[in-house]
Amino acid sequence: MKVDGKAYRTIWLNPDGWSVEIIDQTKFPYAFETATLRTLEDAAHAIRVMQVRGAPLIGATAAYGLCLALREDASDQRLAEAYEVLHATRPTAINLRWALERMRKLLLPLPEADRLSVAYREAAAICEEDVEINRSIGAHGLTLIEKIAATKKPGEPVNVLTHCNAGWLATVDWGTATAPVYTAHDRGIDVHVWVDETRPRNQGGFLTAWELFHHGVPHTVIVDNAGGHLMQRGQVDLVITGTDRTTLRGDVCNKIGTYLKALSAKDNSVPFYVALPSPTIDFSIEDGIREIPIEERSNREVTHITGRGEDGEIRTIEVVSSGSGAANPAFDVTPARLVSGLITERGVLEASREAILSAFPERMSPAA
Ligand SMILES: CSC[C@H]1O[C@H](OP(=O)(O)O)[C@H](O)[C@@H]1O
Repeated sequence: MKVDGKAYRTIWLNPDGWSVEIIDQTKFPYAFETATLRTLEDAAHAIRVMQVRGAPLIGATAAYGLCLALREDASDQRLAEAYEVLHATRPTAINLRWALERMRKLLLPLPEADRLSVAYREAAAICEEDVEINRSIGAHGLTLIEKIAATKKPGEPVNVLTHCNAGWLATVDWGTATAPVYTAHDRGIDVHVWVDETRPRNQGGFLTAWELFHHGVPHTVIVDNAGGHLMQRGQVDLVITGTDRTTLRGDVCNKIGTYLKALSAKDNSVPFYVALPSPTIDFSIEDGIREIPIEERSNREVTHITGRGEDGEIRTIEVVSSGSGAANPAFDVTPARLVSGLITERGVLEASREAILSAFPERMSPAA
Protein backbone atom coordinates (compact mmCIF):
# COMPACT_ATOMS: atom_id res chain seq x y z
CA MET A 1 0.00 0.00 0.00
CA LYS A 2 1.04 3.63 -0.31
CA VAL A 3 2.69 5.49 2.55
CA ASP A 4 3.03 9.20 1.77
CA GLY A 5 2.73 8.41 -1.95
CA LYS A 6 5.35 5.63 -1.96
CA ALA A 7 4.25 2.02 -2.50
CA TYR A 8 5.31 -0.38 0.26
CA ARG A 9 4.90 -3.97 1.20
CA THR A 10 5.59 -5.19 4.73
CA ILE A 11 8.52 -7.42 3.67
CA TRP A 12 10.84 -7.44 0.68
CA LEU A 13 14.18 -8.74 -0.56
CA ASN A 14 16.94 -6.14 -0.55
CA PRO A 15 18.95 -5.28 -3.69
CA ASP A 16 21.83 -7.43 -2.35
CA GLY A 17 19.63 -10.38 -3.28
CA TRP A 18 19.76 -12.13 0.10
CA SER A 19 18.98 -9.85 3.09
CA VAL A 20 15.34 -9.17 3.88
CA GLU A 21 13.80 -5.82 4.84
CA ILE A 22 10.70 -5.54 7.04
CA ILE A 23 8.63 -2.69 8.34
CA ASP A 24 9.29 -2.69 12.09
CA GLN A 25 5.76 -2.64 13.47
CA THR A 26 6.87 -2.13 17.05
CA LYS A 27 7.64 1.50 16.12
CA PHE A 28 4.09 2.35 15.02
CA PRO A 29 2.27 4.68 15.12
CA TYR A 30 4.97 7.12 16.19
CA ALA A 31 7.61 6.19 13.62
CA PHE A 32 7.83 4.41 10.28
CA GLU A 33 11.08 2.42 10.36
CA THR A 34 12.36 -0.65 8.59
CA ALA A 35 14.71 -3.33 9.90
CA THR A 36 17.07 -5.66 8.04
CA LEU A 37 16.99 -9.42 8.63
CA ARG A 38 20.37 -11.03 7.93
CA THR A 39 20.21 -14.24 9.91
CA LEU A 40 17.80 -16.95 11.01
CA GLU A 41 17.79 -15.43 14.49
CA ASP A 42 16.95 -11.98 13.09
CA ALA A 43 13.85 -13.50 11.46
CA ALA A 44 12.87 -15.51 14.54
CA HIS A 45 13.33 -12.48 16.77
CA ALA A 46 11.23 -10.31 14.45
CA ILE A 47 8.32 -12.76 14.75
CA ARG A 48 8.78 -13.33 18.51
CA VAL A 49 8.75 -9.64 19.48
CA MET A 50 6.16 -8.73 16.83
CA GLN A 51 8.25 -6.51 14.63
CA VAL A 52 6.25 -8.49 12.09
CA ARG A 53 2.87 -9.99 13.06
CA GLY A 54 -0.31 -11.14 11.44
CA ALA A 55 -0.71 -14.72 10.26
CA PRO A 56 0.21 -14.30 6.56
CA LEU A 57 3.17 -12.03 7.32
CA ILE A 58 4.45 -14.42 9.98
CA GLY A 59 4.42 -17.18 7.34
CA ALA A 60 6.23 -15.04 4.78
CA THR A 61 8.87 -13.98 7.32
CA ALA A 62 9.44 -17.60 8.36
CA ALA A 63 9.93 -18.60 4.73
CA TYR A 64 12.65 -15.98 4.37
CA GLY A 65 14.05 -17.02 7.75
CA LEU A 66 14.69 -20.48 6.28
CA CYS A 67 16.45 -18.83 3.33
CA LEU A 68 18.73 -16.90 5.69
CA ALA A 69 19.52 -20.11 7.59
CA LEU A 70 20.32 -22.07 4.42
CA ARG A 71 22.57 -19.27 3.22
CA GLU A 72 24.94 -20.24 6.06
CA ASP A 73 24.44 -24.00 5.81
CA ALA A 74 22.08 -25.83 3.45
CA SER A 75 22.38 -29.23 5.16
CA ASP A 76 19.44 -31.38 6.26
CA GLN A 77 20.42 -30.77 9.86
CA ARG A 78 20.44 -26.97 9.44
CA LEU A 79 17.11 -27.09 7.64
CA ALA A 80 15.63 -29.10 10.51
CA GLU A 81 17.12 -26.79 13.14
CA ALA A 82 15.88 -23.66 11.36
CA TYR A 83 12.41 -25.18 11.01
CA GLU A 84 12.23 -25.78 14.76
CA VAL A 85 13.58 -22.34 15.72
CA LEU A 86 11.01 -20.57 13.54
CA HIS A 87 8.14 -22.90 14.44
CA ALA A 88 8.72 -22.19 18.13
CA THR A 89 8.40 -18.41 17.75
CA ARG A 90 4.58 -18.17 18.11
CA PRO A 91 2.07 -21.04 18.50
CA THR A 92 -1.26 -19.86 17.14
CA ALA A 93 -1.09 -18.60 13.55
CA ILE A 94 -1.21 -21.70 11.31
CA ASN A 95 0.48 -19.83 8.46
CA LEU A 96 3.78 -20.29 10.29
CA ARG A 97 3.58 -24.09 10.07
CA TRP A 98 2.00 -23.91 6.62
CA ALA A 99 4.90 -21.88 5.21
CA LEU A 100 7.59 -23.95 6.94
CA GLU A 101 6.03 -27.22 5.78
CA ARG A 102 5.72 -25.91 2.22
CA MET A 103 9.38 -24.87 2.15
CA ARG A 104 10.65 -28.08 3.80
CA LYS A 105 8.64 -30.31 1.45
CA LEU A 106 10.16 -28.51 -1.53
CA LEU A 107 13.73 -28.27 -0.27
CA LEU A 108 14.42 -31.58 1.48
CA PRO A 109 14.47 -33.69 -1.73
CA LEU A 110 16.93 -31.30 -3.41
CA PRO A 111 20.72 -31.53 -3.43
CA GLU A 112 22.16 -29.06 -0.91
CA ALA A 113 23.71 -27.02 -3.72
CA ASP A 114 20.30 -26.32 -5.25
CA ARG A 115 18.43 -25.46 -2.08
CA LEU A 116 19.27 -21.79 -1.54
CA SER A 117 18.09 -20.42 -4.90
CA VAL A 118 14.93 -22.53 -4.78
CA ALA A 119 14.24 -21.38 -1.21
CA TYR A 120 14.43 -17.71 -2.10
CA ARG A 121 12.24 -18.32 -5.16
CA GLU A 122 9.60 -20.08 -3.04
CA ALA A 123 9.64 -17.41 -0.33
CA ALA A 124 9.03 -14.81 -3.02
CA ALA A 125 6.20 -16.95 -4.43
CA ILE A 126 4.57 -17.14 -0.99
CA CYS A 127 4.65 -13.35 -0.84
CA GLU A 128 3.22 -12.86 -4.34
CA GLU A 129 0.47 -15.41 -3.69
CA ASP A 130 -0.47 -13.65 -0.46
CA VAL A 131 -0.94 -10.35 -2.29
CA GLU A 132 -3.14 -11.98 -4.94
CA ILE A 133 -5.16 -13.90 -2.35
CA ASN A 134 -5.83 -10.69 -0.44
CA ARG A 135 -6.76 -8.81 -3.60
CA SER A 136 -9.33 -11.54 -4.28
CA ILE A 137 -10.64 -11.34 -0.72
CA GLY A 138 -11.09 -7.63 -1.33
CA ALA A 139 -13.11 -8.29 -4.48
CA HIS A 140 -15.33 -10.92 -2.85
CA GLY A 141 -15.80 -8.88 0.30
CA LEU A 142 -16.72 -5.85 -1.79
CA THR A 143 -20.03 -7.51 -2.72
CA LEU A 144 -21.05 -7.54 0.95
CA ILE A 145 -20.32 -3.83 1.31
CA GLU A 146 -22.03 -2.99 -1.99
CA LYS A 147 -25.25 -4.75 -0.89
CA ILE A 148 -25.34 -2.68 2.32
CA ALA A 149 -24.41 0.52 0.48
CA ALA A 150 -27.45 0.03 -1.78
CA THR A 151 -29.70 0.36 1.28
CA LYS A 152 -28.12 3.60 2.48
CA LYS A 153 -29.32 7.17 1.91
CA PRO A 154 -26.88 9.55 0.15
CA GLY A 155 -24.18 10.62 2.60
CA GLU A 156 -24.81 7.66 4.88
CA PRO A 157 -21.68 5.49 5.10
CA VAL A 158 -21.51 1.74 5.42
CA ASN A 159 -20.27 1.25 8.98
CA VAL A 160 -17.82 -1.63 9.30
CA LEU A 161 -16.36 -2.72 12.63
CA THR A 162 -13.03 -4.49 12.73
CA HIS A 163 -10.93 -5.88 15.57
CA CYS A 164 -7.17 -5.79 15.95
CA ASN A 165 -5.20 -5.39 12.72
CA ALA A 166 -5.95 -7.62 9.78
CA GLY A 167 -4.78 -4.93 7.42
CA TRP A 168 -1.98 -4.73 4.94
CA LEU A 169 0.42 -4.60 7.92
CA ALA A 170 -0.71 -8.11 8.90
CA THR A 171 0.04 -9.48 5.44
CA VAL A 172 2.49 -8.85 2.61
CA ASP A 173 0.04 -6.32 1.16
CA TRP A 174 -3.65 -5.32 0.96
CA GLY A 175 -4.62 -7.05 4.21
CA THR A 176 -7.49 -9.45 4.68
CA ALA A 177 -10.28 -7.85 6.74
CA THR A 178 -9.39 -4.40 5.41
CA ALA A 179 -9.11 -5.52 1.77
CA PRO A 180 -12.88 -5.21 1.16
CA VAL A 181 -12.81 -1.81 2.88
CA TYR A 182 -9.93 -0.52 0.74
CA THR A 183 -11.57 -1.93 -2.40
CA ALA A 184 -14.90 -0.28 -1.59
CA HIS A 185 -13.28 3.02 -0.65
CA ASP A 186 -11.19 3.05 -3.83
CA ARG A 187 -14.42 2.53 -5.82
CA GLY A 188 -15.96 5.61 -4.22
CA ILE A 189 -18.29 3.76 -1.86
CA ASP A 190 -18.86 5.72 1.35
CA VAL A 191 -17.44 3.47 4.06
CA HIS A 192 -16.53 4.21 7.68
CA VAL A 193 -14.65 1.89 10.00
CA TRP A 194 -15.07 1.47 13.75
CA VAL A 195 -11.58 0.46 14.86
CA ASP A 196 -11.36 -1.57 18.06
CA GLU A 197 -8.21 -0.32 19.80
CA THR A 198 -7.61 -3.97 20.80
CA ARG A 199 -5.91 -4.07 24.16
CA PRO A 200 -3.33 -4.90 25.27
CA ARG A 201 -1.06 -4.48 22.23
CA ASN A 202 -3.39 -1.95 20.60
CA GLN A 203 -2.92 -3.29 17.08
CA GLY A 204 -6.19 -1.51 16.21
CA GLY A 205 -5.34 1.89 17.67
CA PHE A 206 -1.69 1.71 16.62
CA LEU A 207 -1.82 -0.17 13.29
CA THR A 208 -5.31 -0.24 11.75
CA ALA A 209 -5.93 3.43 12.56
CA TRP A 210 -2.54 4.33 11.07
CA GLU A 211 -3.29 2.31 7.90
CA LEU A 212 -6.77 3.76 7.38
CA PHE A 213 -5.55 7.31 8.02
CA HIS A 214 -2.81 6.93 5.39
CA HIS A 215 -5.30 5.52 2.89
CA GLY A 216 -7.84 8.26 3.62
CA VAL A 217 -10.53 5.90 4.90
CA PRO A 218 -12.85 7.55 7.46
CA HIS A 219 -12.54 5.72 10.78
CA THR A 220 -13.15 6.08 14.50
CA VAL A 221 -11.09 4.35 17.17
CA ILE A 222 -13.17 2.89 20.00
CA VAL A 223 -12.43 0.99 23.17
CA ASP A 224 -12.89 -2.74 22.80
CA ASN A 225 -15.95 -2.73 25.04
CA ALA A 226 -17.91 -0.22 22.93
CA GLY A 227 -18.68 -2.49 19.98
CA GLY A 228 -21.74 -4.16 21.50
CA HIS A 229 -23.21 -0.80 22.47
CA LEU A 230 -22.81 0.50 18.89
CA MET A 231 -24.41 -2.65 17.50
CA GLN A 232 -27.40 -2.29 19.83
CA ARG A 233 -27.92 1.21 18.41
CA GLY A 234 -27.76 0.14 14.79
CA GLN A 235 -24.42 1.89 14.21
CA VAL A 236 -22.64 -1.17 12.86
CA ASP A 237 -23.72 -2.63 9.52
CA LEU A 238 -21.06 -5.30 9.21
CA VAL A 239 -18.23 -6.81 11.23
CA ILE A 240 -15.19 -8.10 9.35
CA THR A 241 -12.26 -9.56 11.26
CA GLY A 242 -9.14 -11.48 10.36
CA THR A 243 -8.09 -14.88 11.65
CA ASP A 244 -4.91 -16.63 12.70
CA ARG A 245 -6.26 -20.12 12.31
CA THR A 246 -9.65 -21.37 11.12
CA THR A 247 -10.56 -25.04 11.51
CA LEU A 248 -12.03 -27.34 8.88
CA ARG A 249 -15.51 -26.85 10.34
CA GLY A 250 -15.18 -23.03 10.41
CA ASP A 251 -14.25 -22.28 14.03
CA VAL A 252 -12.26 -19.03 13.90
CA CYS A 253 -9.27 -18.23 16.10
CA ASN A 254 -8.42 -14.55 16.18
CA LYS A 255 -7.16 -11.81 18.48
CA ILE A 256 -8.58 -11.87 22.00
CA GLY A 257 -11.94 -10.15 22.10
CA THR A 258 -13.15 -11.35 18.69
CA TYR A 259 -15.46 -13.92 20.28
CA LEU A 260 -17.18 -11.19 22.33
CA LYS A 261 -17.75 -9.15 19.16
CA ALA A 262 -19.29 -12.21 17.49
CA LEU A 263 -21.64 -12.70 20.46
CA SER A 264 -22.72 -9.05 20.29
CA ALA A 265 -23.20 -9.31 16.53
CA LYS A 266 -25.35 -12.44 16.90
CA ASP A 267 -27.48 -10.80 19.58
CA ASN A 268 -28.04 -7.74 17.36
CA SER A 269 -28.36 -9.57 14.01
CA VAL A 270 -25.26 -7.82 12.66
CA PRO A 271 -23.48 -9.84 9.93
CA PHE A 272 -20.15 -11.15 11.29
CA TYR A 273 -17.70 -12.10 8.53
CA VAL A 274 -14.15 -13.39 8.71
CA ALA A 275 -11.61 -12.66 6.00
CA LEU A 276 -9.88 -15.99 5.50
CA PRO A 277 -6.96 -16.62 3.13
CA SER A 278 -6.76 -20.38 2.56
CA PRO A 279 -3.25 -20.78 4.06
CA THR A 280 -4.92 -19.82 7.35
CA ILE A 281 -7.23 -22.85 7.26
CA ASP A 282 -6.03 -25.73 9.44
CA PHE A 283 -7.46 -28.75 7.63
CA SER A 284 -6.15 -31.10 10.33
CA ILE A 285 -8.50 -29.98 13.11
CA GLU A 286 -12.23 -29.37 13.59
CA ASP A 287 -12.82 -28.15 17.16
CA GLY A 288 -11.12 -24.78 17.55
CA ILE A 289 -11.74 -24.41 21.27
CA ARG A 290 -10.23 -27.78 22.10
CA GLU A 291 -7.49 -28.01 19.48
CA ILE A 292 -6.04 -24.55 18.73
CA PRO A 293 -3.07 -23.55 20.95
CA ILE A 294 -3.71 -20.11 22.40
CA GLU A 295 -0.60 -18.00 22.89
CA GLU A 296 -0.11 -16.67 26.42
CA ARG A 297 1.99 -13.54 26.09
CA SER A 298 3.85 -11.62 28.82
CA ASN A 299 1.72 -10.17 31.63
CA ARG A 300 3.75 -7.00 31.21
CA GLU A 301 1.78 -6.32 28.02
CA VAL A 302 -1.29 -5.94 30.27
CA THR A 303 0.29 -4.10 33.20
CA HIS A 304 2.24 -1.62 31.07
CA ILE A 305 1.73 0.26 27.81
CA THR A 306 4.06 2.24 25.57
CA GLY A 307 2.88 5.53 24.18
CA ARG A 308 3.81 9.12 23.48
CA GLY A 309 3.70 11.61 26.34
CA GLU A 310 2.46 15.19 26.14
CA ASP A 311 6.14 16.15 25.78
CA GLY A 312 6.40 13.98 22.65
CA GLU A 313 8.62 11.44 24.38
CA ILE A 314 7.87 7.74 23.83
CA ARG A 315 7.71 6.01 27.19
CA THR A 316 6.36 2.93 28.87
CA ILE A 317 4.06 3.42 31.83
CA GLU A 318 2.32 1.14 34.32
CA VAL A 319 -1.45 1.00 33.82
CA VAL A 320 -2.38 -1.58 36.49
CA SER A 321 -2.12 -1.28 40.29
CA SER A 322 1.37 -2.48 41.24
CA GLY A 323 1.56 -5.94 42.71
CA SER A 324 -1.62 -7.17 41.02
CA GLY A 325 -1.36 -10.27 38.87
CA ALA A 326 -2.32 -10.15 35.19
CA ALA A 327 -3.18 -12.72 32.52
CA ASN A 328 -2.67 -12.23 28.79
CA PRO A 329 -4.26 -14.84 26.49
CA ALA A 330 -3.59 -13.37 23.04
CA PHE A 331 -6.37 -15.11 21.07
CA ASP A 332 -9.82 -16.61 21.43
CA VAL A 333 -12.00 -18.91 19.32
CA THR A 334 -15.32 -17.95 17.75
CA PRO A 335 -17.43 -21.05 17.04
CA ALA A 336 -18.62 -21.41 13.45
CA ARG A 337 -22.26 -20.99 14.57
CA LEU A 338 -21.52 -17.30 15.26
CA VAL A 339 -19.87 -16.68 11.87
CA SER A 340 -22.09 -15.34 9.05
CA GLY A 341 -19.52 -16.23 6.41
CA LEU A 342 -15.88 -16.69 5.46
CA ILE A 343 -14.52 -14.28 2.83
CA THR A 344 -11.89 -16.35 0.99
CA GLU A 345 -9.98 -15.88 -2.25
CA ARG A 346 -12.45 -18.32 -3.84
CA GLY A 347 -15.60 -16.57 -2.70
CA VAL A 348 -17.72 -16.01 0.39
CA LEU A 349 -18.35 -19.36 2.06
CA GLU A 350 -20.64 -20.63 4.76
CA ALA A 351 -18.61 -21.41 7.91
CA SER A 352 -18.92 -25.17 7.48
CA ARG A 353 -16.86 -28.25 6.67
CA GLU A 354 -18.85 -28.87 3.50
CA ALA A 355 -18.35 -25.36 2.16
CA ILE A 356 -14.62 -25.28 2.96
CA LEU A 357 -13.98 -28.72 1.44
CA SER A 358 -15.98 -27.83 -1.64
CA ALA A 359 -13.98 -24.62 -2.17
CA PHE A 360 -10.57 -26.16 -1.44
CA PRO A 361 -10.78 -29.88 -2.33
CA GLU A 362 -7.08 -30.07 -3.22
CA ARG A 363 -6.08 -29.25 0.39
CA MET A 364 -7.47 -32.57 1.63
CA SER A 365 -5.70 -34.72 -0.98
CA PRO A 366 -2.71 -36.74 0.34
CA ALA A 367 -0.41 -34.73 -1.91
CA ALA A 368 -1.39 -31.54 -0.11
C1 LIG B 1 -4.46 -11.37 8.68
S1 LIG B 1 -4.00 -12.14 10.15
C2 LIG B 1 -4.36 -10.89 11.27
C3 LIG B 1 -4.52 -11.38 12.68
O1 LIG B 1 -3.25 -11.51 13.34
C4 LIG B 1 -3.30 -10.72 14.52
O2 LIG B 1 -2.61 -11.29 15.58
P1 LIG B 1 -1.11 -10.75 15.93
O3 LIG B 1 -1.09 -9.28 15.69
O4 LIG B 1 -0.92 -11.14 17.38
O5 LIG B 1 -0.18 -11.53 15.01
C5 LIG B 1 -4.78 -10.61 14.84
O6 LIG B 1 -5.29 -11.79 15.41
C6 LIG B 1 -5.31 -10.38 13.46
O7 LIG B 1 -6.69 -10.56 13.27
